Amino acid sequence: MQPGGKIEPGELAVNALARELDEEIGVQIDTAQAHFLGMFRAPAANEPGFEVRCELFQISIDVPVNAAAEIEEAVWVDRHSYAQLQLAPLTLDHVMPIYLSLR
Ligand SMILES: Nc1nc2c([nH]c(=O)n2[C@@H]2O[C@H](COP(=O)(O)OP(=O)(O)OP(=O)(O)O)[C@@H](O)[C@H]2O)c(=O)[nH]1
Repeated sequence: MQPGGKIEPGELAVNALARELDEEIGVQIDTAQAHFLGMFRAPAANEPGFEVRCELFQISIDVPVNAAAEIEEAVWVDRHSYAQLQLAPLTLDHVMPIYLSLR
């Protein structure tokens, strides 16, 4: 699944993105560079019976990613490796098709 998390009351989605990227993978972004891709929903991974609704953004970075906070591991996924991974429904059904169409 993608780094991210719940939007706090009164917070803009793009600011929640910046906060979560910093907390979870130690990456600081310029929110002006985040490209909004749309709103999506899918069955929540690890929470049977619940749905995740997300605002999805695309960013480009050239800095190292370090799993932090409650994140156990961070890996880069590409068009060749994703089929071998166990991916959350949101990633498989929405994020990967967008990613594959961008390249
Ligand atoms: N962040 C994130 N959560 C996802 C993705 N796909 C997916 O099903 N989820 C599910 O969405 C639900 C909420 O995710 P979350 O990141 O807000 O969870 P959390 O409560 O730990 O977030 P927090 O960082 O706001 O405290 C969880 O059931 C999580 O498994 C994804 O790509 N990214």
